[in-house]
Amino acid sequence: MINRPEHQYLELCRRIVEQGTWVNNERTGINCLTVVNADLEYDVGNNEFPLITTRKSFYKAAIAELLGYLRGYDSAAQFREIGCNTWNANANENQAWLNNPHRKGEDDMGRVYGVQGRSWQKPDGSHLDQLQKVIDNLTRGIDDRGEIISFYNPGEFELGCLRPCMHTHTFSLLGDTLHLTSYQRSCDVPLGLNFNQIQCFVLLALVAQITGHKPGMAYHKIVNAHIYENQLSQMRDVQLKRQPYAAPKLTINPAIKSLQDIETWVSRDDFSVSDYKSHPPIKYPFAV
Ligand SMILES: Nc1nc(=O)c2c([nH]1)NC[C@@H]1CN(c3ccc(C(=O)N[C@@H](CCC(=O)O)C(=O)O)cc3)CN21
Ligand SMILES: O=c1ccn([C@H]2C[C@H](O)[C@@H](COP(=O)(O)O)O2)c(=O)[nH]1
Repeated sequence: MINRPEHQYLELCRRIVEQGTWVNNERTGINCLTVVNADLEYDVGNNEFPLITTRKSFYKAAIAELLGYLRGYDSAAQFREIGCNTWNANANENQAWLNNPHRKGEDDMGRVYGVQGRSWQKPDGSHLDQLQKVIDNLTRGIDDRGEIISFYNPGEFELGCLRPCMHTHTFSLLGDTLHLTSYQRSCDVPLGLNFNQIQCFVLLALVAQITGHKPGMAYHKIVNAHIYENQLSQMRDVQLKRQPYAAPKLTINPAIKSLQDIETWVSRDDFSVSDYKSHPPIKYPFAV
């Protein structure tokens, strides 16, 4: 059986291994094998869930991370509480952030992702909730051709521990079908992309569900896609040698009906995956 979404993932991995250019990365001090411009698409309407099977994916952590963004979290402790450990290192181990006078203490991430999405600061000091505006419009059947949530706020980069990687999500309503285009400036293909694919898919499925539309396609546009030098041999000699299994299916609790539900009671356990058969885990090094 063809596993379409994973095929795209493995093609990108192969493209980097075979055609990538070595680029020195100053922030992490680790060289990256790099390509630019990758377009992935996920058929959310047909529930073609892009979960990789060539290594075990910890997809619940990826979904929890998305929930944290939608709630506007700004602390690694909040992410940990909902079952996601991915922000511990960037909040507490990156020397540039530890030295930054804006860091408010242990676990603080600053004005990143969801903070911008839910509480973008306006010149008059008030705040704008980008997500609420998009949800309100889509619920009323309106697509004003600017249903955009952007986490990318260059004027506040120094107030956060990391610039957003998947930085902009644009929703498009065509008839009763909702589509999503997500833009990513920088992608750690072995580690981050496994999470980011799940997040694009779930974001569209969830927003379609709470705004009362059918989900359509999620288009995932990546600029800089890289494999860190210390990840390369595991990708090339282990993961790329494995044959994918059939794609699993995602089920979302149908009781989730509003943004308020997402903000208050929804957890990673409201998402379940059936028929997930995978190869064993691969522990890729993480560059802080
Ligand atoms: N270098 C780097 N790569 C990233 O992908 C990344 C960052 N930094 N910083 C911000 C977020 C954090 N993300 C992360 C962080 C850790 C994992 C990770 O360790 N994943 C493991 C185990 C996950 C688990 O056990 O929950 C994996 O095998 O996927 C994945 C994504 C994605 N982002
Ligand atoms: O959702 C995410 C968040 C981060 N990443 C990766 C991409 C890069 O490897 C690092 C961020 O480093 P920059 O120097 O800020 O580009 O994290 C990801 O793939 N997905």
